[in-house]
Amino acid sequence: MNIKPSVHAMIVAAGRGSRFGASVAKQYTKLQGQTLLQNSVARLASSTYIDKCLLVIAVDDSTAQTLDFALPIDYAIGGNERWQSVQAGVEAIANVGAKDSDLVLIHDAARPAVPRSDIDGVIEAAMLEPYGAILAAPVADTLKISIDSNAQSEPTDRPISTNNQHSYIKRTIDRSHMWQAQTPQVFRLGQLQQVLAYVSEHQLVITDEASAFEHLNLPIRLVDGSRQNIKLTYPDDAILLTAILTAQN
Ligand SMILES: Nc1ccn([C@@H]2O[C@H](COP(=O)(O)OP(=O)(O)OP(=O)(O)O)[C@@H](O)[C@H]2O)c(=O)n1
Ligand SMILES: C[C@](O)(CO)[C@H](O)COP(=O)(O)O
Repeated sequence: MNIKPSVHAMIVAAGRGSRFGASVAKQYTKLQGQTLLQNSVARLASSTYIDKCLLVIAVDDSTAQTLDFALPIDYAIGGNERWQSVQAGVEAIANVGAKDSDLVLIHDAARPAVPRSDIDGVIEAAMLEPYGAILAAPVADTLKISIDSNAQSEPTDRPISTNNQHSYIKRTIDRSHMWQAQTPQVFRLGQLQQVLAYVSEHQLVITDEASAFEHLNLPIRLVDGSRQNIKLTYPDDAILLTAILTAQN
């Protein structure tokens, strides 16, 4: 009989939100009457696979524990880089007796509009995979790569600008196999611990956990994700997210 593996959910919320530029960390920006973090926990709570959540918060975070959440919450302290926050969460989950074969779901606090169907879909996909699965959206726009401002191959006929801060197109990239990675990302605990240890040992720079598996050529499944599942990164994103959350209610 196939026994479904346990799913341990974590939300990474230890960032500073520097690109968003608010006076408070962006995970505490209010949308639809509650913070981004509360919204994201509520989304995970909508999945029948998830019945509690580990929040990975900054060492100086004095806000999270004053808030009410839609799930029972445990806490871990994050690191300077996102992957280090994930690693802290993974170790906290491992330390409470989770099995290597259990699934770990990692979600950004900054993605409060992920549909429940996507959460369930990526979990169910990961259950069928040896290593894991992530939500991602196929790229819909034409992609350009820019000329590095220090590159020798800068065009000689580039308009002389008053400053050299402009970017110029180097070429268009074939987008037919390009995806924008999202979260949740779902992996098996033991393997995730191993690949994050590899990242640490080799001082690799990664921006999502799937990248760690890629460094070891381990296959991670792409699960088509909603374009509504945007990440609050820049100020403009707050307008988009408010519209999306309103439309979803
Ligand atoms: N050291 C870090 C960095 C990021 N995150 C979390 O990872 C998610 C996605 O990261 P990002 O959007 O980059 O958030 P910030 O790092 O806060 O933003 P910025 O890079 O603009 O400072 C966020 O929920 C953020 O809180 C984290 O837990 N620990
Ligand atoms: C994990 C992620 O949301 C997938 O797109 C993204 O990599 C987070 O990157 P950030 O620079 O930490 O926002």
